[in-house]
Amino acid sequence: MRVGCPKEIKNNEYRVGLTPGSVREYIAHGHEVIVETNAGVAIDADDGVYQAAGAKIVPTAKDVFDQSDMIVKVKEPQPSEWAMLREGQILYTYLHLAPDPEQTKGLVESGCTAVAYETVTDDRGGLPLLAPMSEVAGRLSIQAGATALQKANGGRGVLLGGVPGVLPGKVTIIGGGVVGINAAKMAVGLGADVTILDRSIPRLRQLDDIFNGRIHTRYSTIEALENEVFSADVVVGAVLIPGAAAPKLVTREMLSGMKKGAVIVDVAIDQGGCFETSHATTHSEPTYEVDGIIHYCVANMPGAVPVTSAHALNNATLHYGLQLADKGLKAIAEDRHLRAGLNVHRGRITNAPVADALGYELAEPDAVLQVA
Ligand SMILES: NC(=O)C1=CN([C@@H]2O[C@H](COP(=O)(O)OP(=O)(O)OC[C@H]3O[C@@H](n4cnc5c(N)ncnc54)[C@H](O)[C@@H]3O)[C@@H](O)[C@H]2O)C=CC1
Ligand SMILES: CC(=O)C(=O)O
Ligand SMILES: [Mg+2]
Repeated sequence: MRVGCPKEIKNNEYRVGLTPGSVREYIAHGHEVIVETNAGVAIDADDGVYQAAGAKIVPTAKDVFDQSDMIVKVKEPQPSEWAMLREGQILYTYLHLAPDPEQTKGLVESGCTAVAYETVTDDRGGLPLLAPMSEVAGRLSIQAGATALQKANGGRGVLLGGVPGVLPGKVTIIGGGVVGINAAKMAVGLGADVTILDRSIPRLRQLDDIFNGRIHTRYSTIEALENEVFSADVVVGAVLIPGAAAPKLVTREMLSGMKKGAVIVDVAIDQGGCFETSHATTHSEPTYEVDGIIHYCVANMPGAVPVTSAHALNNATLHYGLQLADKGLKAIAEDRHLRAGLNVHRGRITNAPVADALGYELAEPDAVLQVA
């Protein structure tokens, strides 16, 4: 198969869909790899490094899209990219379609087959292609929150770790999954007072065991959420209902109960965000203020640390990427975890939460794939 990797074009997105190491693996499987010039410069991999790995370098994204049977990216296609996709072409990347009707329409109209990293599953009930970026974003969320909390940045002026004789700042994390636990590790490391809320009691038990008394856990009811949000200096939004738009757990009205200059870091913004007042921001303008509360809502947080995150992402995406390149649609038909990743196929929506959120009729993957 001809496998293509364009340069990412989302605001301050420096990751790349294929590292040179991944290129070598595709070449070893007998595939051709086409990479846009300078796609990997931000991870210290110039065109020469890609050529040495076996890739062909082309000057434009259009060349990549025109010449490839499968496109491997990082972020959801932008309008100029979905216009270049075509029927029969496989797109393998993050999509986050539920809160994004325009992109969804673009993909449906393109006729392409789109596999979303964030809905591929594993045997343990996890999301293996989302997890590494959730690890990165969770860890970054505390850096981002601590920075926004500084007075000169509009925040309350609290040092999360405190100092001897002065209490630490308080971090509330809503959702104790991969983002939540990684945020907690960083916040605990800084010396903050940390509380995690979740709806899963087994998950709360696990967190309690892991942190061994160093954090507080709380079952997420409206009352518990209000208490913990109102008393926080930094609130991290880290909930997920796979594929679906994030539930709006913190309303605008609730902001009035928060401390002025407190910070919200809505990591779940890529699924629409779990604060009513959130809207997606970019690394060039990451924060804005509503009712005295600083909002940080960057939808591609790991893009800021591409040297770490491009490799972590490729470690997770390579296995299924090779399956797709080796077997095409048959790979999706054969593997239920990859099938869970199928969101769009030849103009039909094949993921139930996306179909529900955007009012499309659901087409079951098994029914539409019809692989001989
Ligand atoms: N902004 C960015 O750059 C990035 C955003 N993300 C996003 O972060 C979000 C979280 O991802 P993960 O941690 O990997 O998901 P996860 O599935 O590991 O964890 C989500 C947690 O939320 C909990 N939850 C669900 N509903 C809840 C409720 N009503 N109250 C409290 N907890 C609730 C679940 O029980 C689960 O423990 C996702 O939307 C993901 O796409 C991930 C990476 C980068
Ligand atoms: C998960 C995601 O949206 C990201 O890594 O940018
Ligand atoms: Mg997005």
